[in-house]
Amino acid sequence: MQAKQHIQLNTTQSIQPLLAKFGIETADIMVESLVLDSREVAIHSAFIALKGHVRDGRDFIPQAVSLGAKVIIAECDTQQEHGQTSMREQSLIISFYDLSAQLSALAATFYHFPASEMQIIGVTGTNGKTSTVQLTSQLAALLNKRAASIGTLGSGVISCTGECASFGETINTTPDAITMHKLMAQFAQDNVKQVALEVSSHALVQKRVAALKVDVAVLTNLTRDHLDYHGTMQAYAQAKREILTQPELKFAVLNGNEIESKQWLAQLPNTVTPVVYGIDDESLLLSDAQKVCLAKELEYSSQGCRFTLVSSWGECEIQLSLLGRFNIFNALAAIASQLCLGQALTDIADVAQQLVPVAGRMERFSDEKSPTVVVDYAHTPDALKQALLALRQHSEGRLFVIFGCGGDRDKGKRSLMGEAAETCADVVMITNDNSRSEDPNAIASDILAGCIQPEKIQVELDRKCAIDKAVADATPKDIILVAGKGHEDYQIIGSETVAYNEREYVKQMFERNIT
Ligand SMILES: CC(=O)N[C@H]1[C@@H](OP(=O)(O)OP(=O)(O)OC[C@H]2O[C@@H](n3ccc(=O)[nH]c3=O)[C@H](O)[C@@H]2O)O[C@H](CO)[C@@H](O)[C@@H]1O[C@H](C)C(=O)N[C@@H](C)C(=O)N[C@H](CCC(=O)O)C(=O)O
Repeated sequence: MQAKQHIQLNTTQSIQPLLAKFGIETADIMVESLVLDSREVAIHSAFIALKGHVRDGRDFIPQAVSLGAKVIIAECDTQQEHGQTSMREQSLIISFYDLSAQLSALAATFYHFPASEMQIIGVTGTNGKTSTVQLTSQLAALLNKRAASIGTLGSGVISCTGECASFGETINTTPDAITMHKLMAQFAQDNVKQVALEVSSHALVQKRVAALKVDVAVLTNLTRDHLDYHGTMQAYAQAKREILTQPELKFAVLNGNEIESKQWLAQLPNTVTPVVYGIDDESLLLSDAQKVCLAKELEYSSQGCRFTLVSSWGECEIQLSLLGRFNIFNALAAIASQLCLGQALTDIADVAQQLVPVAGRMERFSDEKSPTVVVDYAHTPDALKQALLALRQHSEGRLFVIFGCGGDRDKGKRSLMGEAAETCADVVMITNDNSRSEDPNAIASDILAGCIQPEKIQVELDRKCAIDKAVADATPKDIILVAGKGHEDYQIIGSETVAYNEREYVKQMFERNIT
């Protein structure tokens, strides 16, 4: 991520016309901002007091008053109270019914509907949201469209190489309704033409994006998650489907290999065009009525993959430098979204090979005369197994894995990771991964306990030495997965946090051409 950009917005305005749109008559008072947290109140802000999940924002009205808020817009419990006003010291308190649900519309109005001139793609699903959003924005940038993204990695303008010129970190994957429209206003002022954003199920339930104009809704997949919040899988699935009610939605880009897409098709408003994407060798939910974006004749190599894209916009060859079947799905969703928004298929085919993954997630480093090295964040037994299974498809030679397990953390996973590595890779090297207060040799022994033939497993506790050794032993046809660190730039040994950037180390190794 690059340095943060500061775009000042001139938002000073009277609350009179703003609240008139919601049926409330008030005095003509100028405010500069809408503020959700009483601790951030300044004299020219309007404090928005909402009933929350944990606390009641109305309990903080006295604090907002003491900080000099000119206006306080407070959620009320009955329709009858809507629009009632009272004064507390210098603060005008205005009751607003159903404020939580209406906040997105209030913020959109306050910021003058900044999303209206931009193309907006909302990506939801259990896994793959971050990568799909990144690939979508990167693809737009490669097609010379100024693009931005909002999600787990923060928010900002995305370059052709996936770098993000940050507009700031966000607390949530999907920001609150006010932050969302403020970001949109900053993007619009910065001449951004397209925004891809992650839309979480929490955000949909809490109506954080209720009034946001979304042109394309993407579903990646649906598996069990967040049941603490939603209660049941049905409620979780239905929360995701709420994105279909976004105002002005035009396209729903659906994973054809995902059974949940069927429910989306059943609930699709007739103004929304379904587009099914997927890999053609699995069952797809296709009918003549839908637009499609399908990968056929898929071939994997250590450099990525190639396939014939058969789509309702035409047919062409696509080369991707991305690894893993899941990344093909993510890229297909990004391509389908761009096709929906009018990009030419031939232009997409010309630039698709330049797409790069999110930093430290199946990130590939290679040259012609060296083995391919892949840096990935996988640090659980299942993630390690999935990463190795994905890479096996790309490997023309042997598959190496270098990994470790954290100290002072779940000891149960150590033997399971040993088992996964031994089962799925040809050459296994155990190394150090945040040993903390534990002896790294003892952690390695715990990992080895899960292996059937521990004598065949190498232990090299210095991560850089382990990578050097694997690169020296491997041939250009081999793939080396270095798992656990991903984008992190430190290693915790004892009580010390030592600088260690695995991506940089591997990148420089290739730049030095020492292999
Ligand atoms: C449970 C939940 O989702 N909470 C979200 C909700 O907060 P809330 O309304 O419950 O806040 P609260 O603490 O009860 O406070 C109520 C009100 O009092 C205000 N307040 C509070 C304290 C104070 O001193 N002064 C004050 O004014 C608060 O600003 C708030 O407006 O609304 C806030 C604004 O939109 C969110 O930031 C907050 O997300 C919390 C931090 C959170 O952890 N959410 C998670 C569960 C979440 O949403 N995760 C998804 C990602 C899921 C995924 O895909 O992995 C996400 O989109 O991030």
